[in-house]
Amino acid sequence: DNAQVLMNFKTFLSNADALSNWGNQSIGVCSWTGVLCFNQSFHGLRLEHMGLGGTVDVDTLHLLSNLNSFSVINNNFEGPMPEFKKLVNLRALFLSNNKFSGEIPDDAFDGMKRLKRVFLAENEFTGHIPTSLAQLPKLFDVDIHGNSFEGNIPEFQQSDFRVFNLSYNKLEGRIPESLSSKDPTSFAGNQGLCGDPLGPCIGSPTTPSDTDQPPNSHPEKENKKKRIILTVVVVVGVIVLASIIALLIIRYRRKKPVLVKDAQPQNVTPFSSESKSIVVTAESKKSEDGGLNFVGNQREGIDLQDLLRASAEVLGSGSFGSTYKAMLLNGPVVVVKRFKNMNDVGKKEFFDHMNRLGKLSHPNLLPLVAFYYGKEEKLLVHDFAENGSLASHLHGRSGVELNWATRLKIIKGVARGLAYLYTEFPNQALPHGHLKSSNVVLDSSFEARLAEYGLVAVVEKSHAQQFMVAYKSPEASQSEKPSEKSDVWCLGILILELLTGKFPASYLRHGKGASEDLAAWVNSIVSEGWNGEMLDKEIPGRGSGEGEMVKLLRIGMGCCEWSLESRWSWKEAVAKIEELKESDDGGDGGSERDHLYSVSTSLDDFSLSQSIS
Ligand SMILES: Nc1ncnc2c1ncn2[C@@H]1O[C@H](COP(=O)(O)OP(=O)(O)OP(=O)(O)O)[C@@H](O)[C@H]1O
Repeated sequence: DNAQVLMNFKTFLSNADALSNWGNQSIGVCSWTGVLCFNQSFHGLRLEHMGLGGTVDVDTLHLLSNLNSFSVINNNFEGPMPEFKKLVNLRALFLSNNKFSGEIPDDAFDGMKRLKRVFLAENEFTGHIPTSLAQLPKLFDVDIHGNSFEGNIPEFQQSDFRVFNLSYNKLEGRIPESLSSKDPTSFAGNQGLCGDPLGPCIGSPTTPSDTDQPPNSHPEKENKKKRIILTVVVVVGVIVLASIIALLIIRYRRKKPVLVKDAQPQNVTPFSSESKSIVVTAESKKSEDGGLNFVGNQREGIDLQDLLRASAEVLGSGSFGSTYKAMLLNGPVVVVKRFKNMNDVGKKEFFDHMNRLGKLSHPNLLPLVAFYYGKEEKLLVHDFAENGSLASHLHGRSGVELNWATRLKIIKGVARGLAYLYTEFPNQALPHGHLKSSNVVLDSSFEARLAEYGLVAVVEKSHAQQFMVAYKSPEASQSEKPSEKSDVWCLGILILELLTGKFPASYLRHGKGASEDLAAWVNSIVSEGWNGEMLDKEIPGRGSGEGEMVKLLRIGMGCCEWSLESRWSWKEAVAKIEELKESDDGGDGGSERDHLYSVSTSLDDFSLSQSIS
């Protein structure tokens, strides 16, 4: 059993004082330090910042049932990287900030088909980036910065990453074409690299041949010097920036509540919901801007001062600003979201709109609890959803793999929430406007709740165009006005994401090209074939419901029809989603899939013609 295996694993560790409660049967394995469980079943180890050393004994780890995530960030492990490839079910591996060293064998990640997140940063690894790492089919986050990896960057099988950081190594040669649109900072501090997104290769002293030959390497000292200069520039920059921010805060303090947050970059640490604490402070209720306004059902027990004094965590930063989870001493946990780009509307208009949103009430909508109106900044207060966002579950950040029944329940919830919005806002062009997997949050029973709905009317137009997802639909990117059907497009993307486990990376990229990316993403899914092959193989319970999953896939495609005429209406999409069942009913002679195809041939679908053939 896992308890015994973990105890054995511990015997290979040195300096394991932090794990003193391991072995205590009365509290159960799930309460042991660093053990990750979901619904009382084990799924990972998170042994971070514990001063651990000794051996990570993979042969013992191999005996753990259900080890999805393994982290030993910031400890004192040294020597070669353990042979993790024995752990074929691993989805996330975090080894950053240790002293692991030496070359990683080229086949070190072979067969790890489920591995999505690899963090090897700030160790002492040398040699080439292993080809098997680049070939991981599900790789989604890769951070190997701050090592001494050398040679050319291999071709990565994936090109859509959430985290991609190869900086501060000794890599050289031309950056592969597939990585040319990455942020240049992903490659910083590698003297020998060239090509997009860094400078051109031609004529440079480090012109790469397409061989593995190192170019004329710069002397080590020179590199060090440059790094020091860069660090000094960055540090001075940060100090100047911090001073400006401090001045601004002092200036604004008398006017409105101030959220003082730790300047930690987001999305670089695993398990980001446990970001550093922040303190929410406020000058007083007497703010000129009028303090918090409660809408809908007044929450008894929530007092402005309590809320503003509550300690809070950063949940993340989105396209509008940061989002915090605030824990009141004697009250519920709430989420506070800052919006900076809502300055086109007047105060009255804003109040009216918020009061309208506050009146909405549906089990699949995240209710608006309160709002704050400041001239430059607005705050919206919502209930906290215990199970985080759908995005975090679909893309491996939670370590929990949602089964088909739960995915179905979630998409039905999304459909019902949308239907409610359309019914309540019949005159609005975009009743939701920003539907995406990080804006679908899940409550304690995994019921979906839509977040960030109905905001198009109060968001600055240019900001909406650049950042809100509905504006990335094909019609909106061709300068037509987005409409209800743009929301349907987003519903389609969400369905495809839910079923394939693929991440529409262009949500993260903004501005020109983002919508084209999203459309290309849909195409790439279609081109994989219309035979259920593109369904996420890891969905537990997939077998009994595969026919139904293909039906949902078909609905997703209907919602992602290119032209507005052939794209489904929200009513059609919602009705079809409501018809879905948990398991296939066996059909009436022909297979479920045959039946599906015959239903769908009536639709003029660019994708379908390929897919049926
Ligand atoms: N009420 C909530 N309960 C739990 N988690 C939440 C809640 N609201 C937001 N989150 C989570 O907090 C994180 C940050 O949210 P935020 O809205 O700032 O970013 P985003 O959704 O990624 O981007 P955008 O601003 O474009 O919507 C996301 O992972 C989101 O799912």
